[in-house]
Amino acid sequence: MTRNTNHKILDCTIRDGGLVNNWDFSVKMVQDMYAGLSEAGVEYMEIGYKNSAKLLKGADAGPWRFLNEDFLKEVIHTKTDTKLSALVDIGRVDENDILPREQSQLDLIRVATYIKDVDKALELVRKFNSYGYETSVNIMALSHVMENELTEAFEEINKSPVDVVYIVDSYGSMDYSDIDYLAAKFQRLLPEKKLGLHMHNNMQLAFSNTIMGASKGVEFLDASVFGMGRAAGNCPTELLVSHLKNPRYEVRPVLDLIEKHMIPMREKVEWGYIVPYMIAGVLNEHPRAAMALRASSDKDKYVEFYDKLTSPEAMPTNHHSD
Ligand SMILES: C[C@H](O)CC(=O)C(=O)O
Repeated sequence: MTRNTNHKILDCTIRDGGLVNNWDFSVKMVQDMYAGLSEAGVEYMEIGYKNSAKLLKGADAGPWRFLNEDFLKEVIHTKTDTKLSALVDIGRVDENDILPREQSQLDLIRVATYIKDVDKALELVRKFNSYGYETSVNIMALSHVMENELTEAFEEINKSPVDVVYIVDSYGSMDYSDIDYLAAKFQRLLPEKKLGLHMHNNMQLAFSNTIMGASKGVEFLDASVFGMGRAAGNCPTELLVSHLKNPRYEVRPVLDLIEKHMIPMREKVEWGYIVPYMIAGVLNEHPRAAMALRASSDKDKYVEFYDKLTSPEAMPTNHHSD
């Protein structure tokens, strides 16, 4: 049981779940999500990506991938206590698309970055901060990052106005001891910054890792309803809301969202703990090969997949948050 009432849950179902269904969520579903998460007491809802369609040539996806302020105002007529966030990728966001915060429905802009691009992420952070937004840098694929790279990045982060720095387990390969170690390291070297955690469930550890971080004082906790997110998905919001024992949280509205929207969605698209994602997590690999396997007729050929991934062939590196 974790009784720290400073925790903030950030539900990223629409953003990370969009990586599963190409952001094909109806307006009604997103409105229900906002109402349900608000009723549940969830502090932030990530309503999509604020990347630019112009910079992602040929990308064909639902509107939650390229959030537009006019559209957002039509979807969310009245804001509640639940703040709205959007994620941007370096090189995919057009800074001219970002309005000053007082003209926007968004409260928080999160910048996804690999360690080598932290300086570019912080440039964006400075701009968004000057527009009045809360900001975060989400350092992806941390399980591949060297200690010295992290230490150098922290020097820059400390000089920046960023509010929250995220530990991101993009490959779902971390366990409680990694979280224990990283939370302590981030707290020691980033004393002025709030911390966040974004976990993937490849090894069925997303919830346990998240509550480990919570018990260490990590404030921002990412989760998604029914765990919907890329590949193995994320820490389930319903578990976190139930576990944190904050009187502000109420699980019933989240159960309602699951019943109404996530069960039918799970009939159409796949996410969650599945052996190929487990294999990718155990091997500390990006899940793209496992995702391709699940989309093929060989989807359950686990041994062949394992043999392929453990052969000396190199895997290409992805430089964006998908
Ligand atoms: C920045 C986000 O937290 C990106 C993400 O979902 C990832 O797993 O990486």
